Amino acid sequence: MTDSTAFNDAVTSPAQNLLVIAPPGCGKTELLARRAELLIPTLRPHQKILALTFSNKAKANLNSRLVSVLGAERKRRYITVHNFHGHAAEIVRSHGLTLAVEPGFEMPDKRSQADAIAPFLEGLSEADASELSRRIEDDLRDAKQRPHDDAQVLQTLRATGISQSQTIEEARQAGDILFFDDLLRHAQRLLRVNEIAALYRNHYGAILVDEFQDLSPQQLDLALRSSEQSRTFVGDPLQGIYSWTGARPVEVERLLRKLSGDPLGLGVSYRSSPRVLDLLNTVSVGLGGQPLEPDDPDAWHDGGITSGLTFDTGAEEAKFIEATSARILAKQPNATIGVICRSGWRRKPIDAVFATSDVRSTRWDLTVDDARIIELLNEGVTRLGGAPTFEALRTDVIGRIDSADVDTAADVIDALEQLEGLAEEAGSIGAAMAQLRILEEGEEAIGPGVHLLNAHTGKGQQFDWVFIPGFEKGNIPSFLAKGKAQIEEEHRVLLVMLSRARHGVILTRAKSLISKRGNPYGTTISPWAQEVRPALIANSTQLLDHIENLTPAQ
Ligand SMILES: Nc1ncnc2c1ncn2[C@@H]1O[C@H](COP(=O)(O)OP(=O)(O)OP(=O)(O)O)[C@@H](O)[C@H]1O
Repeated sequence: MTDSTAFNDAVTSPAQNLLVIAPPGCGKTELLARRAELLIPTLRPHQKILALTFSNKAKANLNSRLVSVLGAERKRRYITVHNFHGHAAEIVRSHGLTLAVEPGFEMPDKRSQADAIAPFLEGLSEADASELSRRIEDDLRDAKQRPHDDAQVLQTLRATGISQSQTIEEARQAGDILFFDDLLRHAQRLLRVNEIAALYRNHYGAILVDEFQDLSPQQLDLALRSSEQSRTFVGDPLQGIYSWTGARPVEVERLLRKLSGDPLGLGVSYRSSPRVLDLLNTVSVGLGGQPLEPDDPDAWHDGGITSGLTFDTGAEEAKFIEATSARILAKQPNATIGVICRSGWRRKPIDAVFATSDVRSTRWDLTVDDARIIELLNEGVTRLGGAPTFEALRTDVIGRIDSADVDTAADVIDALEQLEGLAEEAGSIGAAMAQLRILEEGEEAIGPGVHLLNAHTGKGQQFDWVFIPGFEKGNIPSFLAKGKAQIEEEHRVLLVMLSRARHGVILTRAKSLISKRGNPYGTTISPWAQEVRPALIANSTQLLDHIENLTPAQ
């Protein structure tokens, strides 16, 4: 069977519960969009399809695929795309009163819980603060992974948590505040009320779930209870890199296999060139995966390219990435280039070079790509006299959003968070607002030019070229990873970064970096250097020759 047959079989499968497991670039997200098209005629009047993703970036990616397959009008009419927190928030807003949760609750953001933890970290060393913070987060998450009410959560914390976790939870309950995990827990409880579950099951005639390996069993439960006519789950356990947020890929896969039977597989990459796949295969086979074949090996100049380069300093590495990006863009003005770093701290010298460069670049941590959200923020700033505090801006803008529109509220909160970081660097909210990039209607989420991002945000995305700087021990794998399971997850992070590339991948490292205190220190190459070395084919001269010979369409 050719793989296009496998792909079409998966798209058209009549299974009520369909599980598709496939490596990167084999068309899993595409499959969801095409399956949506086939499912629309099966919907009863007024039914919609619920498409669930894990993160906001993944939501934007699936949204744009759905628009390209269905057109904007049909997409809007028939599909609701939510991330899990958005979906949970909608359920809690609409039905929370059943459980005595007031519908006017303030939408939690990533900071709500962190702010409650912060006072307990004061005066501790960085290492102790990070360990305590992690312990509290684990306690709170573990106590809220089930459909428990507030009293049961406290009971669990008293039995298993440290005293700080109990105090934080007691204060949260007394103050009627919700954290992210409370949304999921309450939504789960609400969907256990038959009448409420029936409303969702009637409303959603099908459910599509991307990246199932990122789900916790709780999120899976929410998905399953939200729709039952037709359910499609796609994912890749080898791309499971979110265990620190509660994802349980092995358990979720086991539950899905029980529900759906054997999964369908796809084995051809529609994304990457032969050279990129050779490199990817060395890593994925090491992780227990199947080697991938390219769909059209002859479509790529020289079959694509891979390179591994070492620089004396982080500054030289950053300059090289900038200069090489400029050369690529001179040859191929429409090329998309991802500079994907394992961690934010390692990207600093690179961000600094691009901040003053003529090469068009976008920092994803600063990108609010929804014109509507930027407009809401701009209106808020104007209303508040041009120089508001963040708290005032937040209260003003969120207060004006329809309380049922949880996605907009979530997007605004994300945007404000980015704006705050940016304002610290830019000097004021006004200066920060000026740097936010507005995507025009119809503009691709990933436009031509350089994109500066971290590994986890790159999940599910793709670029013509990918640079992976910082191929050093302590960064790849991260120095925070301890023990076998965490190191294995870091190995999967490397696979995710490499597999974002279409045409070429360039791994780089610096022999010396500058510490926070401003002192140079030596680095050691990543322990996975031996594994990837045979598949890194070009030195810097060969790489530059390859770029020189590119034509605009390649
Ligand atoms: N059947 C197909 N025919 C042609 N191109 C396809 C097909 N399926 C997917 N593609 C293209 O291949 C690329 C990768 O597809 P997609 O992002 O859906 O893969 P994926 O399996 O979801 O990858 P990842 O696991 O990395 O998120 C996209 O550019 C997509 O448009």
